[in-house]
Amino acid sequence: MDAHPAPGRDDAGSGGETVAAVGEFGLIRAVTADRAQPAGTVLGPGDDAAVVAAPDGRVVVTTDVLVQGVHFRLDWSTPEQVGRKAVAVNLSDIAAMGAVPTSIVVGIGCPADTKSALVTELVDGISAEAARARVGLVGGDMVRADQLVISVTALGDLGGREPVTRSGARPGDVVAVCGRLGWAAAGLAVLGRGFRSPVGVVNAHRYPEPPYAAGPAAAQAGATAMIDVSDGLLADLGHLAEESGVGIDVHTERLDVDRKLVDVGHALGADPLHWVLTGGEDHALAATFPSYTDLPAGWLRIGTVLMPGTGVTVDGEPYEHETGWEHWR
Ligand SMILES: Nc1ncnc2c1ncn2[C@@H]1O[C@H](COP(=O)(O)OP(=O)(O)O)[C@@H](O)[C@H]1O
Ligand SMILES: Cc1ncc(C[n+]2csc(CCOP(=O)(O)OP(=O)(O)O)c2C)c(N)n1
Ligand SMILES: [Mg+2]
Ligand SMILES: [Mg+2]
Ligand SMILES: [Mg+2]
Repeated sequence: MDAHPAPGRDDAGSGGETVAAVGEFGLIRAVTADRAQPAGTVLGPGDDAAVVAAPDGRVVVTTDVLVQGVHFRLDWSTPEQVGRKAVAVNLSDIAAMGAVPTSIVVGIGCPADTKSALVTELVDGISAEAARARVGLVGGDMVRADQLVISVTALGDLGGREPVTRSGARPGDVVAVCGRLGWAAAGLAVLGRGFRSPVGVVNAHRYPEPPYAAGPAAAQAGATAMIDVSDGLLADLGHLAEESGVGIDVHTERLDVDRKLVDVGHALGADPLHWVLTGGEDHALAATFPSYTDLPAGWLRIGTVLMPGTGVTVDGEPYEHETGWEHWR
């Protein structure tokens, strides 16, 4: 593991115009110019509010806030990567309801001496992830703040299906996941020790690549409950178990502990299985299905739904460590 120079910068002080020099409305013009809107956008950025189509008659809506120093560091991630992450974490919540994301609005707060290029790069990342998911960036807000803050609100479409909530798991269901687990936590551990590689896990911290399409696919296949893994598998299954009034047992022999995580764990003296069980921010989807279900492509069975009162266990035993991220702890 080499201590390569950071790709991100902490460059509030060097080169280029500041947001204060460009001005609030100049900056808004700069980030909204020439951005194509996908079908379904009736009125995009530039008025007091946007107007979007709601073909289903119901709209799924979610919001997540990212704060500099809490969710990202600008010496660890580029502004473009932070923008990408801010969108991905929200689209993941839409997917976890079984819905398809349709549009986002984006609030940005930053200090007066922030380079305007940092904000335009941030919005480039936001736009790139939105475009990848065919989601419209239909509006937002720009304000002064003591540190960089990005608040994204995402809208989604259920396509006529019922939402898949956290509360529908039933004893006897299987627990399955789709997507990576433990990678972002491994990347965070690497960065926290002052290293910049292996880039696979470090990039997993910088921006998740959630399996958006797996959410609607799980809904279609009859998922009884679903959640995205933002805080940690055990913590988030804990939310699902509590809302459903059930217990859950996770079978560790079914979890994919990638070779890369094993190598990084070995190098750092850390347990890779702990990252898989409790690391958040990869935004895998976790869902429960009736036991007779043929799981959709990419979903792997990792556990079983039990009777109420058993909590979330790992191979039948309580987990004796932290189960995931919790703010203010
Ligand atoms: N400030 C708030 N006001 C109202 N509801 C909130 C607030 N913060 C969180 N919630 C709700 O609590 C639930 C759990 O929040 P959170 O853990 O942030 O969800 P997620 O991990 O899926 O992003 C969500 O339904 C969210 O909308
Ligand atoms: C600089 C830095 N330190 C620590 C973390 C680890 N971290 C911050 S927030 C978080 C959990 C997810 O964030 P949250 O705001 O709880 O998202 P939500 O669950 O609401 O979707 C984790 C693992 C990080 N991403 N960056
Ligand atoms: Mg949230
Ligand atoms: Mg969530
Ligand atoms: Mg959380």
